Amino acid sequence: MTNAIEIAGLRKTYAAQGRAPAKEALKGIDLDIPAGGIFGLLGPNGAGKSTLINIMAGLVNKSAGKVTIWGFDQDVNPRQSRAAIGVMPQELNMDPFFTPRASLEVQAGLYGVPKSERWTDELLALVGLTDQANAYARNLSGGMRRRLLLAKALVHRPQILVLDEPTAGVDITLREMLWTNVRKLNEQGMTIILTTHYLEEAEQMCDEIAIINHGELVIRQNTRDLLAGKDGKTLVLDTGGSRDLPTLPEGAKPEWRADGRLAISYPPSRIRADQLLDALRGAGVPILDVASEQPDLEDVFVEMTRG
Ligand SMILES: Nc1ncnc2c1ncn2[C@@H]1O[C@H](COP(=O)(O)OP(=O)(O)OP(=O)(O)O)[C@@H](O)[C@H]1O
Repeated sequence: MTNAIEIAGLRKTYAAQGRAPAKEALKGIDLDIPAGGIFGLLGPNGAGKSTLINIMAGLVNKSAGKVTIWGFDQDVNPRQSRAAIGVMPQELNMDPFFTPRASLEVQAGLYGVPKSERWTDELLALVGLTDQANAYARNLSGGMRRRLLLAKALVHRPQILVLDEPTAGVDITLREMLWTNVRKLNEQGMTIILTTHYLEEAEQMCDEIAIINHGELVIRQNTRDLLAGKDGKTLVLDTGGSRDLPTLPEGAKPEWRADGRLAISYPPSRIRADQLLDALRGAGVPILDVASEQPDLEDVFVEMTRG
């Protein structure tokens, strides 16, 4: 299996409702997601990420296009394609009278997992809910509910795990625990697809990233190449209060930051850092401290989703 998911010409238009006009949420998406990696799906609010995920998971009907999950065409083999994917949703609503153990058993039943193949205890241990296995869901903290949602997504041992904003509003401990679990599952061979608003997190976690905006795919690239493709770096200098600048090599853009430091952005393909430092030193500008800043995913994201 080379691609976990293949999407071609995918369109979704939500029908008009009352006074709300019809909404074209996906405008022809072509996207292949390779098996075995951690793939990040990013985009501003309303870009269409949840729609895309929900179509993959078989929860929302597409308007046009072809979606293949783990080699199964959704329209031809809906059951198999649904069985290959597990989704940890954003919303936390769950039945307050179910215990985590019961929730997992019910979910396994829904997926037709035979009793002998269930791994309820292992799942509870995996997400750290062994001690709460028999507590009512209404007594679980927000963090525990989220962990239960992750376990629920895994009852049928899907090949693909989709996480929709898994760390939105969760504390640092839970976030680290979630990522440890996700990495472990990925190392065991599970393909991971996630959406997140935390770009730093996406940068650290994802091998590949796709950005969608207004229902269209704007870029999809290996994370490293995505960042390396940005020809911009910044030197940040403490000039000890001196504000007289010499002429800098063409292409360099100096700017004074609020903290009084001088930030010079420049294209490293054309200008070397030592040329900038030589120009400053040659003009007698004191350099008390110097730091270098690389472009990050946030820069790429802002550029790709502008307008
Ligand atoms: N059930 C629905 N009926 C009508 N319009 C919808 C429905 N669901 C989503 N939309 C609209 O489709 C567009 C894409 O929404 P979607 O939830 O997929 O975006 P998103 O990228 O997941 O955003 P967010 O990050 O806010 O979750 C939005 O304009 C949204 O208002």
